[in-house]
Amino acid sequence: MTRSALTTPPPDAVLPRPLPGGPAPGATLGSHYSGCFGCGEDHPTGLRLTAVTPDGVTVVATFTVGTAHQGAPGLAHGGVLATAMDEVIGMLVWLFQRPYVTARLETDYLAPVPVGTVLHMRAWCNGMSGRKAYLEAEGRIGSPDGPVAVRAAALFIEVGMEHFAEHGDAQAIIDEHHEYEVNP
Ligand SMILES: CCCCCCCCCCCCCC(=O)SCCNC(=O)CCNC(=O)[C@H](O)C(C)(C)COP(=O)(O)OP(=O)(O)OC[C@H]1O[C@@H](n2cnc3c(N)ncnc32)[C@H](O)[C@@H]1OP(=O)(O)O
Repeated sequence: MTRSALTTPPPDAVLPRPLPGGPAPGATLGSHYSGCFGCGEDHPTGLRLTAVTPDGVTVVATFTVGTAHQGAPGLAHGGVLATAMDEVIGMLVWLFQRPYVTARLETDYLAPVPVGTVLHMRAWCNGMSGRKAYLEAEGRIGSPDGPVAVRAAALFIEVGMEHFAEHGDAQAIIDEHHEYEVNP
């Protein structure tokens, strides 16, 4: 991955460990919001990604590229692929059990991704430092061992639920996840 200093963990970064009460190895990770373009089951045209953590520290998901996702004829749009990578990286938030948002997303496109491809994505954390999480993902064509078509590195920043209350609709998230409160 060609990544900038902004998505490279500093020397003091630490790797997260599975938290008590966190998703067990093999657990399916749900949608954080039913209306999310990336993972929401109620979104009419979204990607509807679902993910699994095989080991409690990484996340895997598949994305089948359809005709609605084209850029060039017959090929996936790079922005759609970046969205899928952002979403699978965002699924790591379930392992951290705290809300984070994407501050920076860097993407390498290594091979075209034809319509009909099943992209096998995997995301992991390279380190955490304060509110910053240094995250990475790869997308492979056809199988978990297939050729890498997309790589992404991201800086996610931890926010409080007030971030969503101030700028969006935190209540919509709380209504779906009763474990989170805006003013605990
Ligand atoms: C489990 C919970 C579920 C609940 C819901 C979960 C939802 C999950 C949704 C997932 C959906 C999928 C994902 C999505 O789609 S998330 C949606 C897309 N992302 C956003 O909308 C985020 C928009 N940005 C912001 O809101 C603010 O800028 C944030 C909150 C990120 C920081 O503003 P804040 O005022 O809070 O903090 P700060 O400005 O003091 O910065 C703090 C530190 O970070 C450094 N920095 C900041 N930006 C950058 C940057 N671009 N590159 C490099 N560094 C950056 C900064 O220099 C500073 O460093 P330092 O000086 O401390 O060293």
